Amino acid sequence: MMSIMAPAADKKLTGLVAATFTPITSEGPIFFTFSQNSEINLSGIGPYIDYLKEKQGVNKVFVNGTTGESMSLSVEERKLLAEEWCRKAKGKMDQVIVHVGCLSLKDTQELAHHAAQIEADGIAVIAPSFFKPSSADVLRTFLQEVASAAPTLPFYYYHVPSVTGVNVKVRELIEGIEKVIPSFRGIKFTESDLMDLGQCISYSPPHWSVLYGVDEQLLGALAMGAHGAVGSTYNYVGCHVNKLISAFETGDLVQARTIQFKIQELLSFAIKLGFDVGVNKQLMNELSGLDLGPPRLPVMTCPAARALAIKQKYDSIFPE
Ligand SMILES: CC(=O)N[C@@H]([C@@H](O)[C@H](O)[C@H](O)CO)[C@@H](O)CC(=O)C(=O)O
Repeated sequence: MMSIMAPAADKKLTGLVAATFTPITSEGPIFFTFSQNSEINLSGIGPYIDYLKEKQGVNKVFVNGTTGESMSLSVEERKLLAEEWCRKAKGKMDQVIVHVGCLSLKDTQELAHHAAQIEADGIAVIAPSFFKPSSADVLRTFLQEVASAAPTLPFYYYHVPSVTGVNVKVRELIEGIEKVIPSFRGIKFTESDLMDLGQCISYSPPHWSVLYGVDEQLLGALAMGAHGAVGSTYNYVGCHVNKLISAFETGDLVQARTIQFKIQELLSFAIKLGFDVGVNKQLMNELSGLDLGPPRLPVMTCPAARALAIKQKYDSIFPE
């Protein structure tokens, strides 16, 4: 374990952030489309960081999120993973944000406290989704309780209603939030509601970050003023999306749209074939050459032919 409770660097989170997959062992019998033996594989993290940096130009990671199958991992596994990401990222990645949301407030607080101990650069929290908060006020109080377990860490609300079923408007949630969560630093906004996104951005003080999480329409969010993006596809299209962001920043909208349209073409092809975390993970294995293993049940392993078909589409859209 690393040194305890050093104050975290409070650096504004901007640009491209990869929502990482969790390396899982692929040994053991694999029957049909699911693995019987599913253990986290910490040795996969070092090479993964080198790949993101060198091949994708991505220097920020969001670990143990949706893509990382956090809700299918035990609290102990999540601690081991967060610790290894922070350890291996030192000197290589600019920021490691650890998602700590769980169904239980106690588990969430434990992971938040742990993230502070291992010197993560920030924490993010989704809304609990079995017993759901009944209003923005209740959700704010839940987040406040979590933040109090790691008061020195930059805190981000992770809005992903397609997964949690919690449809609270984020603009309503963040009203006066810094008074109760002084460490509040922004939102990871994974929803297509550009009106709510825009209202969040116009309300945000300069030291907050609003990061967009629907990769297929990032350009719309950048036009609305998003400060960056967190997404699964930045694991393998990060190098192209970095160019999209640069083109947007220099006012070259034609180039920015060209790249966004290519990503839309890839994702609409993948979505037609069935695109979930299992397919996404296998596509990442194919495109990166890393062995991140299969997903964990209940997510099913992707049939090899499906990932290969998406990879071929990728190769035709983004020829070397
Ligand atoms: C619902 C969902 O998983 N959305 C993805 C997107 O990157 C998504 O895979 C992409 O836009 C393709 O639809 C991310 O926002 C998730 C994410 O950042 C995370 O893994 O925590």
